[in-house]
Amino acid sequence: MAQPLLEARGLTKRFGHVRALQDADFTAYPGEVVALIGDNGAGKSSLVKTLSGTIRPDGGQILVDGSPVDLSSPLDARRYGIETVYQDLALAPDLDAAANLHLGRELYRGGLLGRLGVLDHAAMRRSAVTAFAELGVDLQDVGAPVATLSGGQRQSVAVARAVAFANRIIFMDEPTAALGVVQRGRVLDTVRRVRDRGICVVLISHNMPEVLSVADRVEVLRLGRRVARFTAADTTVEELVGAMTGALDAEAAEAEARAEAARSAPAGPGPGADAPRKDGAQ
Ligand SMILES: Nc1ncnc2c1ncn2[C@@H]1O[C@H](COP(=O)(O)OP(=O)(O)OP(=O)(O)O)[C@@H](O)[C@H]1O
Repeated sequence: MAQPLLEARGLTKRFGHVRALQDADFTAYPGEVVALIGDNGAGKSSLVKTLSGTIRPDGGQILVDGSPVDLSSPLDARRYGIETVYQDLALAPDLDAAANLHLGRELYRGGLLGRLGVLDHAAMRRSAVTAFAELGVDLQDVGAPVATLSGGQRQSVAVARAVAFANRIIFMDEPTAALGVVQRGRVLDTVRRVRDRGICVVLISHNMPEVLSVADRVEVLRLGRRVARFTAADTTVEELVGAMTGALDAEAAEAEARAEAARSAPAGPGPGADAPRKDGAQ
């Protein structure tokens, strides 16, 4: 496989007595959708915040393109092409979609004598129209306040904002939470289009069918640690849930215990008599 774009190795993070991350690993490759799943409190948000420069880990390493990096702020993460779309979206409801797209990164017309120019609304609208068109986001009026848009459209604006500035990797924390079926489908289409542009999308989701429909790979966190990795095409909802809850481990441990009991059982009639013997004798 290609060189990982972003890697977490042995990350730890404590909040008081709570160990949110315990030796957590994570790997993301270019041009893939990788789902990060886990039960409530498994450490998904803590991992994402660590990898997007919002919180600092207590220990472990973060690598970009194989080299260790220090992400001490979201700005640092942005310098590496890492963007995050949070659950609460952080959009300004009274501003229009174009202004939201450029929030914090406004375009100005040149001022005189080196002074800061004035906001270039026309340029921001043009760039917004292009950005939305590229993602297939259907907005009739980029000049309407985002408060008047539907949930799915707002979500798409937030995604487009991240995509406009992320050139390498986007974390999306529950991007379809609280959306209707149609809107959900649109956001997932956007995720696929972003992936097809060569950008890695890290999708945090509790919705397993959705994970399997859009992700290429799945990484599973439990109790602050990565416990399993799957290729989406080769797994099932049951398997994912089993890894999240630990049931798979329990099953594997039980099978191992049964095999061990069979191996150590004395030969001859009895409960262990049917088990295949190591030496092949029947
Ligand atoms: N700022 C914080 N202060 C104290 N404890 C925290 C903080 N952030 C996270 N935790 C704790 O760390 C653990 C992991 O939380 P985290 O939010 O990372 O999990 P999660 O997998 O994102 O959960 P969910 O799916 O419920 O959002 C939890 O026990 C949580 O209570």
